[in-house]
Amino acid sequence: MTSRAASGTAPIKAEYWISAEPRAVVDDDSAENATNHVNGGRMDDRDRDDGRSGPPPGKRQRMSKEEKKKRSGANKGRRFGKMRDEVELCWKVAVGNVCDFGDGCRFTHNITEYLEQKPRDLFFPQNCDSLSIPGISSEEFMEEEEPATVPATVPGLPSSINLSTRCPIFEEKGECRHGFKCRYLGAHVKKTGSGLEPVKDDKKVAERQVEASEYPLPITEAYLKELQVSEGIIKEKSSNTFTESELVDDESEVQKDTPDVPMRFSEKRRLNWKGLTYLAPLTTVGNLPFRQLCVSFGADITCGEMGLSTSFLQGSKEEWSLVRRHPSERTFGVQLAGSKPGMLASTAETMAREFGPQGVDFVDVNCGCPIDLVVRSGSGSALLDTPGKLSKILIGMNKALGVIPLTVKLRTGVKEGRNTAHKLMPRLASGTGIGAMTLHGRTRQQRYTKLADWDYIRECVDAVRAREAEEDLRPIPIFGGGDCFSSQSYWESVERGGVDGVMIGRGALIKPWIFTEIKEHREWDISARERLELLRKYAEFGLNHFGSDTAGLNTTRRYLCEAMSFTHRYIPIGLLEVLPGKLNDRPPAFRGRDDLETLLASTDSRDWVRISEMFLGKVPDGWSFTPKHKSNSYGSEEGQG
Ligand SMILES: Cc1cc2nc3c(=O)[nH]c(=O)nc-3n(C[C@H](O)[C@H](O)[C@H](O)COP(=O)(O)O)c2cc1C
Repeated sequence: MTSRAASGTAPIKAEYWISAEPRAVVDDDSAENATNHVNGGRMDDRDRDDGRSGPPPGKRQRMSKEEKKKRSGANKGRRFGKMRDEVELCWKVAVGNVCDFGDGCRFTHNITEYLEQKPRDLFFPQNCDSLSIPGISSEEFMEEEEPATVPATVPGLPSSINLSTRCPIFEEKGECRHGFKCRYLGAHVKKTGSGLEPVKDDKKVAERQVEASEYPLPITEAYLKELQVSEGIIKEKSSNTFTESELVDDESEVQKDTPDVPMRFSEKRRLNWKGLTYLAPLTTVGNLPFRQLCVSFGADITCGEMGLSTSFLQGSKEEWSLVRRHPSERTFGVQLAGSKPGMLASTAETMAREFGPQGVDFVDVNCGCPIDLVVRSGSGSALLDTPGKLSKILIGMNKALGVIPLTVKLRTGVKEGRNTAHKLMPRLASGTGIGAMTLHGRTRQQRYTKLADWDYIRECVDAVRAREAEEDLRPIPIFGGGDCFSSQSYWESVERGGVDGVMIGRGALIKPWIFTEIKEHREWDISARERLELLRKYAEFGLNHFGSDTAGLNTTRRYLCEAMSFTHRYIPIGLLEVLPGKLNDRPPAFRGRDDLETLLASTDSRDWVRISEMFLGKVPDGWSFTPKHKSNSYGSEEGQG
């Protein structure tokens, strides 16, 4: 089977139509290509100027006409400014410590002055029961009201403090890392004779911190030497760090996979993934709060967003923050992109030491990323065309990881009509010691508007199984991926692809409860209230992760809006003539069964911001959200209809 055009018109019952005109096709390719992390750090590749994945500064390549055209569905130049308090309180003082800079500190140490100008504490709802639903974008938005249960100002306390609020961070961790800067301060402060004192719940306090630092890398060093010997490039090396040129792999493809080094992968932990559900790695949107949400709906395996090995080795805080795991993530992996065996092995070794054997369940190598800048550097889907180099990378990383299993995520090939995975996958299964493989059933060139090729996935699985049988290898889990959007399509794909499971990407972004559907073998006609509760939970998880101070709150709001740029695409199955819904079916403009259902389906990004206000308070002046897809921007044709 070759890929077919995917989109039809969603069969919505006529009574729910507003107009017969189908909505515009949403450009998921541009969503995948936009790698920005919305908190100002990792911006869209086109916006960033740190050269993280592109050519070195000064050598930035111009975008071709074709590339420019490809990106036309995305909003270019999205920039996310940071939100700060008007008067900034010193971080040390905010959490009750002494600041070493004393009077020389550029932030205020005067807590009373800070609290007097601080906006009043926000109220985070425990559930959605008491929330009033804002009208959709055309109506006047109602003034924010605090629930009736919230008492007014307490005499003797600054008016910014609301003692009856709750702080999601304090509730989970027993202390709030933002101290006086928290926008839910009333939940963890008490009045004493002399003023105010932060409160801690000692029982709950637990520290988790990941710090990037330099390590000796003996395994990588030995492996690189072996590689050099095998290729006749013997270099003497005395220090335990590598120079750039030593880490750079010979760009020409060497057909011999590896030097003759003894491999002992038998002591690796084996991955027993049969019957487990797997949430795909998803740049930007697959952040920790989103994964936590999916786990709450039954996702078993989760993987962090793709990180670049070069950035990990440079100790980039942004990159290391990508590999944070929530305690509820039972089987958690991190995904790496890179093109040089030395770099990737070094990163793997650093991670193995940083996390320890139990800290991470697997490390995945990205061999599918289609982003031009990534591919041009030889990483992502470029590795599909350099199997010798890929094998070296995998063997080096596998050694460096010790007992931690290594997995690979691939596409079917690079060029449309030229699938190569049926040759590559058996080769990797036999010679590299990898613990699992995932195959997204599209080529790099293929757009999301065409369906994934599940028959070809089957061909690849059969080829791997045949090789395993021939060489008496223990079978490894193979997952397929592409277009899964319901329990029915999940189980059909498992059958058709002969896979151990299906990795879920956009299906989870649009309907995170898909994991429950899969496990319970049913299609869930989820109510609008239940969907609102899901967004409230996301906001709560977001505050916990990004922070409950002004900056963290706004980052949470951005990611929540980013999440709604997917969740609004869900068409309630109760409105459909034919079940189940399909991922790429375009609905005509429709109304829901109640106002909330209509609001949650709004394509207007202003409505997503309004929904965020239900949980995170009013948007501050100057705050704006620019969605990735032009079609969802304020004033767009689709946004209006
Ligand atoms: C917004 C977005 C971000 C993605 N980010 C990554 C990523 O960081 N790493 C990766 O291997 N694949 C990434 N992918 C690809 C998905 O993991 C998955 O393979 C693909 O979406 C196909 O599955 P689906 O049809 O279920 O969405 C991304 C896809 C999307 C839509």
